[in-house]
Amino acid sequence: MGEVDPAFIQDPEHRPKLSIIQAEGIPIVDLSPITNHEVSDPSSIEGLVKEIGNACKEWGFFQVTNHGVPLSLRQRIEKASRLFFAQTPEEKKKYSRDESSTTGYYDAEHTKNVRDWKEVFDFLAKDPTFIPATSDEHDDRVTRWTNPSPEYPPNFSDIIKEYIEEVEKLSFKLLELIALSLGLEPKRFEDFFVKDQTSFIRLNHYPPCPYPHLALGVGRHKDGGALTVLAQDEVGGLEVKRKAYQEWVRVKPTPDAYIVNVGDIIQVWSNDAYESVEHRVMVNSEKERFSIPFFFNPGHDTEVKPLEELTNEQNPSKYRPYKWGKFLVHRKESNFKKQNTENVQVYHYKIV
Ligand SMILES: O=C(O)CCC(=O)C(=O)O
Ligand SMILES: [Fe+2]
Repeated sequence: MGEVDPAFIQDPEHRPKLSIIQAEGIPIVDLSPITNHEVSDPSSIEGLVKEIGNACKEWGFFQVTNHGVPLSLRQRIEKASRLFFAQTPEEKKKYSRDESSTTGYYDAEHTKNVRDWKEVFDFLAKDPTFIPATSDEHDDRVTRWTNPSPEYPPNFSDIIKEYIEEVEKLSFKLLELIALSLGLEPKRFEDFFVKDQTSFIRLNHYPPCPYPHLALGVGRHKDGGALTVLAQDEVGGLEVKRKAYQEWVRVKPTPDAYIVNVGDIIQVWSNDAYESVEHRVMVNSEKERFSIPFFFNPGHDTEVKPLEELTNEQNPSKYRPYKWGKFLVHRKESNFKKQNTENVQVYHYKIV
């Protein structure tokens, strides 16, 4: 990725500023009240639920500590990720993602039709994962996505699976807290995920970039799924569009914390009470960076629409229902190549 390729160059209005505003303000939520036990009595965690609700409303982003994911496991997956990406391009490309199998290695992802300065390795939480064969609404065929199994580094797949198990547990807990913060039953969202969830983990590697003022590691975007639970290393580079001022602020790395953000699906379920917030990743001319997002996504046939409990005559539904699987397949198609149009966004389903 050393060549100055115009595919990476952002339009001037989307180029990063090299002077950084640190987001000291991103809430840090201590999850110790719920770590290692079930939430049986919601009144005992009222304070925590309020904190989560405020963070979702004001930022759409927060960090969590005392989250229950063992640090040793995180260190193992981070090490495995470094070893995997340190291989030659030929080795990595043996496990390449393509249009029929969207898991595995890929180094040419586009966001908003500009190429990202990164390479990724995607791995499904459930193998196989069922998914619509095409994004065509009238096509009912379903296909299966499966995971690759690289031989190097040793035990790569097992480490990833073990990590997913833990981060998935955390994601279910976060969903309960978010449900409670919206005045819903804690398990209100669970059924969407227990059958056929389409969650996946992504290992991101952002190599040093000789023109960090022109390119981005990931261009501005909103996460399309329900919730993202992200581990970033100590280098930093993630920037969040601060809702109140519409300016980009850097999320300062906090050791052993996870960054959580509300995705488009929670925005729709909550009928805009919580919004999915735009974010992007800056690259660095000296340091490489690694991050590991877990995209927590419901089953492909989930019909996404504002929840009945959160809509009424005064607050009518703001979205037409859409099928999550079709949305996901549409997004994946646009990741592969530069297109002339914008890819699918939830506002396309907005009732105006
Ligand atoms: O690397 C990061 O910090 C964030 C990556 C991200 O936003 C994404 O992959 O959707
Ligand atoms: Fe993202």
